[in-house]
Amino acid sequence: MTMYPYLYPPGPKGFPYLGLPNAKIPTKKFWLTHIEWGKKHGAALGFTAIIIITFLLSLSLSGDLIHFSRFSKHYVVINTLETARDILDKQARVTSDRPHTRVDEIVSNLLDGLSQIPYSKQWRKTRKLFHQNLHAESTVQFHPIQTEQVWLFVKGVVLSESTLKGQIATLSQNIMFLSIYGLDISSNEEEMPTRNREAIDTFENSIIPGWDGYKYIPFIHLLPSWFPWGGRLIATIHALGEIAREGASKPWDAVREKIKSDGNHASLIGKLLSRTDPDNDEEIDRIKWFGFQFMADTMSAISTFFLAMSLYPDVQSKGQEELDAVLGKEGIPTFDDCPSLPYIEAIFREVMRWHPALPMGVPHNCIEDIVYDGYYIPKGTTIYANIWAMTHDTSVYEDADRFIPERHLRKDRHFDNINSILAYRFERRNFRVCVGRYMANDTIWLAIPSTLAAVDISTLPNENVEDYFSDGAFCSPHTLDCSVTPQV
Ligand code: HEM
Repeated sequence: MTMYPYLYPPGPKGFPYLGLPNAKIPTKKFWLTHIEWGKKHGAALGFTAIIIITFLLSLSLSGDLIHFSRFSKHYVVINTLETARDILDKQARVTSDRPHTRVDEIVSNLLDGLSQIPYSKQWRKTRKLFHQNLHAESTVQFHPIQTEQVWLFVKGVVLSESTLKGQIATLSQNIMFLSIYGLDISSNEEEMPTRNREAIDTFENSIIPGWDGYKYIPFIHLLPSWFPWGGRLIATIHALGEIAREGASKPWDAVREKIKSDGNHASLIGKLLSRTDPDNDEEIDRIKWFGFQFMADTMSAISTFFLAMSLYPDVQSKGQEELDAVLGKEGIPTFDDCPSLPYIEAIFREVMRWHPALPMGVPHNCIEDIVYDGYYIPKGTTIYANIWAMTHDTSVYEDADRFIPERHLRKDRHFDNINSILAYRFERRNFRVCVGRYMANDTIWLAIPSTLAAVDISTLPNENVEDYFSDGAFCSPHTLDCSVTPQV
């Protein structure tokens, strides 16, 4: 019930009920548009209104929060870390749901993947399963696979005929497929990783703020595919459902087949299955969806590292000098070397800050009305944390658009723990923080010193840097035109 004299946070206004028209929804590098909207609308109220309203309601007009609506559905984007902590962490009990509609039920399988499950008992059980197997101590079990695969990648990167981007994709996917399913894929062009990527690509649009507004039109899920506009969108959702089903089923069937034939339960799924009652359908389904997650992000981060090294050759040299000094010319970096390589750690931290793989994260939904700083955020609003805005906040990061690892180095050589890496969405009480962060961290970190110890990456012009990157919800260099040569 809305009994407040409160206003929605500032933001672009649309038409009654329809809200912002489709054409006004930013779909390319939209995190930048939301920063612009913050500046524009944060100060857009008339001067007198500002004085009166600010005085009466103590509203913040700093552009921290942006609001807009589509088909009566409310969207809020948070542009600052402090506000994100206040709303998404301190009020996590009411802001940890995910958006879900009747349309999403068409792709019900996608809703079974942990990242999309509504905040519920089912989510808690699934999250527990993930946490038990992916927390810091548990992910050590994947070190031998990560070490071997990174080593194979570095050995092959100079000789392989595939593109650098393709090889990085194969590295990320192979680590996931081997660790989770015990399945070896020789190339990212194989059917299983291709299906998985297709599902992620199709899913990408649905996490653009406002893009999914059509889902809130009553009865739209009933439209036949031949119906103009809405029908086509619904048909796309049906197709996504199919792709998701295949993306999860193929490796699942293959791993069960493999276990049947060789009796080897060494993979994570194998271990989980051996501990589970085969008649417990709910638990088996949870395990099935375990593997179908987020390998795209690791690939983005490693690609970003290569691009950064080609744009900032001085950083590349400094990283190599540290490796030579600590490990010697022939040394092969291992996880144990991490504490002795602060500059490498600083490069890793800067990769994660400079171009976070998911610049606007994954949307949350609030399950109750919220009043924040005098603004009204109604129950059911979809809330986005603009991670990009936070990692490019110039009051914290000077020259935020430049790649400067030194900004993370302290005199005492101390680094804040992994929960300070905003790309995974901070954790104080954020129940939805990335559950795969320890595994992702290990893969990305090891790829950095292993590459720098073995090869030189050629330079690319350091101009119009954003043009190197894709525009969609997953931020990654779209091509990597640098060449890689063995060190002499
Ligand atoms: C560079 C690598 C990665 C980045 C930047 C990243 C980032 C994120 C972000 C921003 C979220 C949303 C957090 C929120 O809603 O507040 C998320 C959720 C999630 N991530 Fe990651 N991720 C990465 C790698 C991985 C990997 C390798 C896995 C799997 C092993 C994974 C599994 C998940 C899952 C399951 C969720 C959903 C958690 C939930 O809803 O409870 N992520 N990730």
